Amino acid sequence: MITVEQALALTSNTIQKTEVIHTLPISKALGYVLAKDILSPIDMPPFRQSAMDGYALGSTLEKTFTLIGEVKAGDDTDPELKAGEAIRIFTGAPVPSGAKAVIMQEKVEIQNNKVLLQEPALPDTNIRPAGEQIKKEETALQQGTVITAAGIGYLASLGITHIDIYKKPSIAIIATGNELVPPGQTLKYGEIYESNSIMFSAALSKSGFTDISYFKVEDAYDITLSLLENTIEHYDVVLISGGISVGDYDFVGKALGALQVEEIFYKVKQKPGKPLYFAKKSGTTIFALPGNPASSLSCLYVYVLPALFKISGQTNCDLKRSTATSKTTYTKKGERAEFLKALVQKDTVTILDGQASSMLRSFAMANAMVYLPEEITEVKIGDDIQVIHLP
Ligand SMILES: Nc1nc2c(c(=O)[nH]1)N[C@H]1C(S)=C(S)[C@@H](COP(=O)(O)OP(=O)(O)OC[C@H]3O[C@@H](n4cnc5c(N)ncnc54)[C@H](O)[C@@H]3O)O[C@H]1N2
Ligand code: MOO
Repeated sequence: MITVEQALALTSNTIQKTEVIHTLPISKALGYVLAKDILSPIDMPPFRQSAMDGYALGSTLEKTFTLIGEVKAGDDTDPELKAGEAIRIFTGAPVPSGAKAVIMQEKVEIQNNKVLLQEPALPDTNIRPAGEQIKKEETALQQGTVITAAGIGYLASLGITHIDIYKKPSIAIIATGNELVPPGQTLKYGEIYESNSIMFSAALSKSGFTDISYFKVEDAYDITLSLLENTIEHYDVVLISGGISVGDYDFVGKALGALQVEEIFYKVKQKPGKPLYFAKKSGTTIFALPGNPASSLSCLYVYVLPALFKISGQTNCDLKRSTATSKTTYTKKGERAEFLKALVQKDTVTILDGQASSMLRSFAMANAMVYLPEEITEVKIGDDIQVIHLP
């Protein structure tokens, strides 16, 4: 069995970013990764711009100026302004070419037609030079940048409407198990509600992956085989929940073997999520996640999400990790590394009760997972421990 660190390294080394590039309107580009550098088509600001409501001054030596006119935002005039003259101006308005400074209106007194300063203005005060933020043809954003709300606003401010981004993967989620019925139906003896696929979907869509198709398969070899063959052919990523352990009705591993996928690893020395399986076939990435709900979700966060980020062109793919001081004690029962459902508050962390891999109750209250490597067997109150923040 390999360690968590080996499994993470194997995942990261195996996964390549997609080569498929799409052009999207910026309004649809949130969370995508830029596939090419973007050059600014304009100077920004495009003209000398006033940063304040006040007065543009024709010179900076005097304290008294004669008011000769007005320029407001959007005006396309460039009135002549001589030494000793001032023009009323507003934030965002083009500063007349002859202006040497803009003085805030709070700093002047107006008497009749005169603008009176307490002291002379410093040159260039409150004038944003053309191209101060970025000049035409300079790199506005680099390939590899994740598009944020600010990024969209910035691109719009440069007049850019469409960008080239890396395609996000299409994902097939397959829930396996005879016992699974959709929530809303009445349970018969032996049945449980199918909860992994809706949970995967929520976790994936929160991180921006929404091209998802859902499949449900009974514990039967032939239909598992044909569904896997079909989804591996048609999707970039196949996520299978359950059926990957060693029971007589766990057919996922056998079917994947028959399909001659390239197995990268099976079984990780971790709790929960020991029977995690990772493989590739042609361009498709395959994860078989242990069916126990908390095992599944833990593996989804730790292995699948970073893999999806990498496929989508991101370079910083890891979930945020930090150290926090434990408010609780915990004793490991076995030797595996553990991922524990936890609540981080400021720089402290509480390990929650109910860590069994069959339980989601603690996960539903968690905002983080504590990571205890193999060598840490016990946590005491006040210990600094590693936490992985849930996205
Ligand atoms: N003899 C051994 N038995 C087991 C081992 C082992 O090493 N030797 N490992 C255990 C561990 S650890 C895990 S984790 C599970 C993983 O088993 P599978 O991946 O084959 O998952 P299933 O058996 O199909 O399901 C496990 C459990 O989870 C429930 N489940 C499954 N799918 C869903 C779903 N979509 N929604 C809600 N709940 C689901 C299922 O009913 C089972 O209770 O194997 C152990 N056994
Ligand atoms: O390793 Mo399993 O995921 O604990 O229940």
